[in-house]
Amino acid sequence: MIAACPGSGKTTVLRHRANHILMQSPRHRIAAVTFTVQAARELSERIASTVTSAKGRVQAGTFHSLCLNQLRQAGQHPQILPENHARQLVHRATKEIDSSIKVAEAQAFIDRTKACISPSLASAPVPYREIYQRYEELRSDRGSMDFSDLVREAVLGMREGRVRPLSVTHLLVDEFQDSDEVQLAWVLEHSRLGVQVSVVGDDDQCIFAFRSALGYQALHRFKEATGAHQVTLDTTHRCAGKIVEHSGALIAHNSERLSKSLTTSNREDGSVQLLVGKDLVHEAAMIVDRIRASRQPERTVAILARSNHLLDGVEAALLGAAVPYVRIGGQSLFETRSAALLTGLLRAIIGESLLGIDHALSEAKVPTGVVDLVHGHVSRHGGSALALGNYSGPGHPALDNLRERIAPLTSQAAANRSNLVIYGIEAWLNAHVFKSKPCPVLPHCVKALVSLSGSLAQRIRAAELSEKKHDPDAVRIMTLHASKGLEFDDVWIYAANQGALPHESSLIEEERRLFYVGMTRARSNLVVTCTAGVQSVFIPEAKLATSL
Ligand SMILES: Nc1ncnc2c1ncn2[C@@H]1O[C@H](COP(=O)(O)OP(=O)(O)OP(=O)(O)O)[C@@H](O)[C@H]1O
Repeated sequence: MIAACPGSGKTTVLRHRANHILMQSPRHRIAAVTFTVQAARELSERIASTVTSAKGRVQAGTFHSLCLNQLRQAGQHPQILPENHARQLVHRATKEIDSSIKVAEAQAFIDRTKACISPSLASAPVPYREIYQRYEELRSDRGSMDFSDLVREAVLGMREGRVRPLSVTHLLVDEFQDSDEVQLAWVLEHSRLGVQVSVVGDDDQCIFAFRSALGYQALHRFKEATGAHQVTLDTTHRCAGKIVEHSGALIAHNSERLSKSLTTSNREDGSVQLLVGKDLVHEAAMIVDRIRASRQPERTVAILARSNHLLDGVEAALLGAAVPYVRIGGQSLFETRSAALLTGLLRAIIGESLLGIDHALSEAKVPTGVVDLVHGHVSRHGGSALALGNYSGPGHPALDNLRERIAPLTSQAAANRSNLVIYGIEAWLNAHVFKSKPCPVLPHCVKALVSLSGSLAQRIRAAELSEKKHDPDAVRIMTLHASKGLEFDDVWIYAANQGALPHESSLIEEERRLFYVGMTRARSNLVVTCTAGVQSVFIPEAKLATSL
C-alpha cells in the first residue's frame, strides 16, 4: 500500500511498479484500475512504451469496464443502462412516488445505497425507500444493470464462485482513496483469490465523500484485511517549502488520516499570502489587478474557488480587465442562457440580428402566435428593432414594455451610450424573464460588458471570444474539485469565506481536504483571499494570518 502526499509522483510510481512486475517474469500479467477512461488509456500507453514485452500482458480500465469483462467471461452479458438513461429512470421514479422530493436528492440517495454491497433500506425515510425500489423495478424491467450493479455483481459472483477474478497475477489500483464500499470489496476479493494487489492513494486528497468515497477508511481497511506493507511517499516534488508548511498545518486538523510528515525536493521557499477584501467584487478585482501587474510569460497561474457560481464573478473581472483566461470544467459566462438573452437583445438594438427579440419574448412567456406576429411585423417594416414601437397586434405585458423601451434604447445606442443600453436591457430581463427568481449570472455578464471599452458590437464580440482556449499563458479558472491532479506556478484561492469554504452543507473534514487540495496545486506562490469579517476557519488553521 503506497500512501502518498500531493506532488509525490504517484502515477509515475505506479507505472514504475508495473514495469518492474512485468520485467520480473514473463508469466506476470497486470490489471491497472483507474477512475477515468482517459487515465486508463494514458497508463497503459506509458507502460507499453517502456516495456516492449508488455503487449497482451496489461489491461487497464475503470472498475466498471474490468467488471464487465469479468461478467462476460462468466457467460453473463448484462445490458448496461447508460448514465443519462439511468437519470431519466430516477426522475420518473421520483415523480411517481413523491414529486416534492428533489430529483438530485433522490439520485444521491440511490447512489449512496448502491455504493454498499448489501444495501439496507430499513432506516431510510419511506418515500426515499419507495423511490429506490421503483427505480430498481424500472431498471430490471428493462433487463439492464447500472454501473454500480456491475461491480456488486462481480463481487458477489467471486464470493459465490460463479465469477472468476481477472486472469492476472497483479492488480494495481490508482487513486485508491476514492473507492467506495463495493469497489473496496472487489479489490479485497482479488487479494483473497491470490492476486497480488498494490494500491496507491492519498487519504488527505479524498474529496468525493459525497459520492461515497471511503478515503482514509479505504486505505486503513485494505491494510487491516490484507496485512499489506505500507510505503509512504512523503516527499513532494511540486510544492515550495512555505506551501508545504502552511498546507501541512491545515490538514493536521483532520482527525481521521494516516500520519505523514511531508518534505519537499523543491528548493524554493516560495510564498504564501493572505489578502483581505471588502467584499467579493473587491476580492476578485484585487486578484485580477495583481495578476495583470505581475504576468510573466510561461508562468502558469490558476484561480480556484469553491463553486462555479463564485467563478462567475472572477470571470467577469478578468474579462473586464482583458486578462486572457480559460474556464476549466464549467460553463463560461457568455455561454449561458442569460448571456444569450442579453446579447441577443443588444444585437437586435444595434441592427445585427432580430432573432434575440423572438428568443427574449418566448422566454418572457409571450404566446408563440404573438411572437410570430411580432416577427412578421418587424420583418415587413425594414427589419429594424425600431419597428417594434409601432406594432399594434395582440399584446402581452412583456411585449408592451419592450415596445415602449425600444425607441429610447435605440437612440442611446446610436449616441454610443452603450452602458445605458446594457442596463436598460438588464432591467427588462429582470422584470419580465427572471421576475421573482433573480438570475445570479446576469449581473456578472452586465458587469463584464460595462467594463469593456468600444462600441456595443465590439464589446459583445470581445465577451463572446473572451476565453483563450489555446493560449498556454491564459489564467486557468476552475473549482477546487476540478483542480485535483493539476499543478501551477501560482495559485489563487478566491473567497475563503465562512459559509462558502467550508461549505455549510458539507462535512468539515471533507472541506478541509478540499482546501488542502487547492493549496497543494501551487509550485511556488499561493495567495488566499477572503472578505473581512467572514474569514474561513481554515485561514487561522493554515496559519495564514501570521504569514503576512
Ligand atoms: N521522482 C521525481 N523527481 C522529480 N520530480 C518528479 C518526480 N516524480 C514526479 N515529479 C514531478 O513532480 C510533480 C508532481 O508529480 P505528479 O503530478 O505526478 O504527482 P501526484 O502524486 O500525482 O500529485 P497529486 O496527487 O497532487 O495530483 C510533477 O511536476 C512531476 O513531473
